[in-house]
Amino acid sequence: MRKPTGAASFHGYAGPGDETLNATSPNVANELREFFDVTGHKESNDESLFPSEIPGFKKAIDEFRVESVNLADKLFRCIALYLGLAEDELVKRHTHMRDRSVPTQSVIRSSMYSPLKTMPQVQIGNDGGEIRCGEHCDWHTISLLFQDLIGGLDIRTTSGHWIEATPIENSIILISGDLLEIYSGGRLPATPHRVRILDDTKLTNKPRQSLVFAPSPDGFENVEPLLPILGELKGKPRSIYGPQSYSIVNALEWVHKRHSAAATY
Ligand SMILES: O=C(O)CCC(=O)C(=O)O
Ligand SMILES: [Fe+2]
Repeated sequence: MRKPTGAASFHGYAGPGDETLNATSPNVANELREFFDVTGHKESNDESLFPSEIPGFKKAIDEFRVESVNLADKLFRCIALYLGLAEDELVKRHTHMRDRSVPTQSVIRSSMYSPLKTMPQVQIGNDGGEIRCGEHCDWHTISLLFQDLIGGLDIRTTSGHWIEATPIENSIILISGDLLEIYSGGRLPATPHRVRILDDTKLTNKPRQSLVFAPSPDGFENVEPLLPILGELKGKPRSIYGPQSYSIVNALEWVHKRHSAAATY
């Protein structure tokens, strides 16, 4: 089920080192996670494209999707109201969440970070050039991130400081992605995050798992600011990860471009 080289669809498995999200540090040798992406309505309905070694995986993902879509729907409404937009302004750009025949680059990503003791080549403490997941912004509209209690996730604040997103049981982290930053004209900047190798070997010698639901707009939607771009941002580079301006990007092309840039397979 490994992702095929140069895949047009990014559905499937990728192993440690197959994806490099860290755009800023060429010194990072390897990102140590493996993950399974569930993308596209055709792929995600085809049982043969799911790992047969894990019985019930597709069923669990399907159930997870229903709950996640309900939550994303509510969040999109809240965010739109917060921005002073009509309540359905974001929901109507993500109709595929309810109508699974509409193409999109939305993804469910299940990540597994193996215990470091099973990787003897890794130098714990981030000084070996390895990291669990490199610094990046998500390239979708929002991400709902479910992490276990192991820890290591850091978030970079707008003032540039890294803070730990210490796991809180039964909580979900809401991450603003590249496309929400554009939609909101810079009011909700995309949030850089990473997963570090912790110094505590008791924790890094346990597996860590996370699950992300990241809705992207309907396939052929052009994404543009729904509000005037914040004055101080006009004409400035938007972020080191995302597009270099707030100009219109096509949702499909955008996610594809970022995905292809990160994939080393
Ligand atoms: O594993 C995590 O907590 C973060 C995963 C992540 O950032 C991603 O998949 O985009
Ligand atoms: Fe992420």
